[in-house]
Amino acid sequence: MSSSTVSSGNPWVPRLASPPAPRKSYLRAPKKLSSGSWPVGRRIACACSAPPRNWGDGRSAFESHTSPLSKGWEAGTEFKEEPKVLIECRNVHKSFGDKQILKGVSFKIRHGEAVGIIGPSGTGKSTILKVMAGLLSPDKGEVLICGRQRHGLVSDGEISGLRIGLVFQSAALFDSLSVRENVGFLLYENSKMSADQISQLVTRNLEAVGLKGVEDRMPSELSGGMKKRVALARSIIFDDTKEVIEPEVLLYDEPTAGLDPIASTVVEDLIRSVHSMGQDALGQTGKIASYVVVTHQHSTIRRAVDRLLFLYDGRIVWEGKTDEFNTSMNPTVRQFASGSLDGPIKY
Ligand SMILES: Nc1ncnc2c1ncn2[C@@H]1O[C@H](COP(=O)(O)OP(=O)(O)OP(=O)(O)O)[C@@H](O)[C@H]1O
Repeated sequence: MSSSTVSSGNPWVPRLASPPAPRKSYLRAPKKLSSGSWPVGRRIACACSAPPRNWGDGRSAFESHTSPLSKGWEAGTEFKEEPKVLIECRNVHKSFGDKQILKGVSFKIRHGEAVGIIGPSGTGKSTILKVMAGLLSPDKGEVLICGRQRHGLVSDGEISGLRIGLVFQSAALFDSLSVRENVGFLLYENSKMSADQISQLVTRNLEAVGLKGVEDRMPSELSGGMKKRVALARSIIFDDTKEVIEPEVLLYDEPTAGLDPIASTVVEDLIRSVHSMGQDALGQTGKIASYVVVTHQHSTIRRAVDRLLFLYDGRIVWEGKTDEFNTSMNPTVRQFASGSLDGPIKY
């Protein structure tokens, strides 16, 4: 992603080109970002009250395939109240130069959902995550945060009420900062919490992702799987001394890429455990309201998500429950699931 696409007015917003030098003496200035990316996208706000609407032609193709949640809403049996729509993309278009990547993408992420976005390489999965996070603005179409349209990038206007975190494909830790400093970075920079309070919170969040006693290690002393867990701990940390804590949606870009099968399972289970439907390693209910995972890994699809959006040729071409994926008769899905060279997907 081009660093120029991200502005830096809001302290919660990733500043990819030149991340902020830590101002406090206990933080050594990061020499460079290990991946060239700033870790976590942030803080969007809203009243979280707008009911979802039917949007005629803009309606997602997925709405005809129903997840357990949507079935409940439609039949009125499983849920009395429809879960709030936290993020909605309506007819989103995005081009890079003359390359049209997103050609009218529409979907909703509701409170409590665990959604996967899958599709062939280069089809725009990371791009749509960045659009949702407010790091890229759509050329056409709308992104609604809790029913309110976001204009431009997340930093351009403050909409309060929902935090959105983006966990990049690489862990994107600061090489020159310790694990404690990495995990607590945003709080050291942007909260009124004392260093001791932050340190305790860091320890708690590391324990929640199953990591104990690594606070003083440097990223270079961690395995790839541990780095991803540290990144996860960083993405779920927030100032819990505040009176009002907004719900958070986490967006994971290929969280298990490059991990061995067992390390993948650990990360997949962690993603579940920090969700509001799960329990973390400390036995506490997870704090993440909803999450979206971009992945190519079958195990991640099976273990970490309930509903899938299939992105191909700039559009959502299929939506369904995870267990419907392997039995779908949709030719694009069948080809993708089987890895066949024959079918509508051309390489
Ligand atoms: N900032 C950018 N400038 C120019 N082109 C870009 C930019 N970001 C993405 N692209 C292009 O947009 C296309 C979609 O990229 P994206 O990373 O969203 O795909 P993806 O589906 O996540 O791919 P993969 O599964 O391989 O990670 C690619 O052709 C990529 O080169």
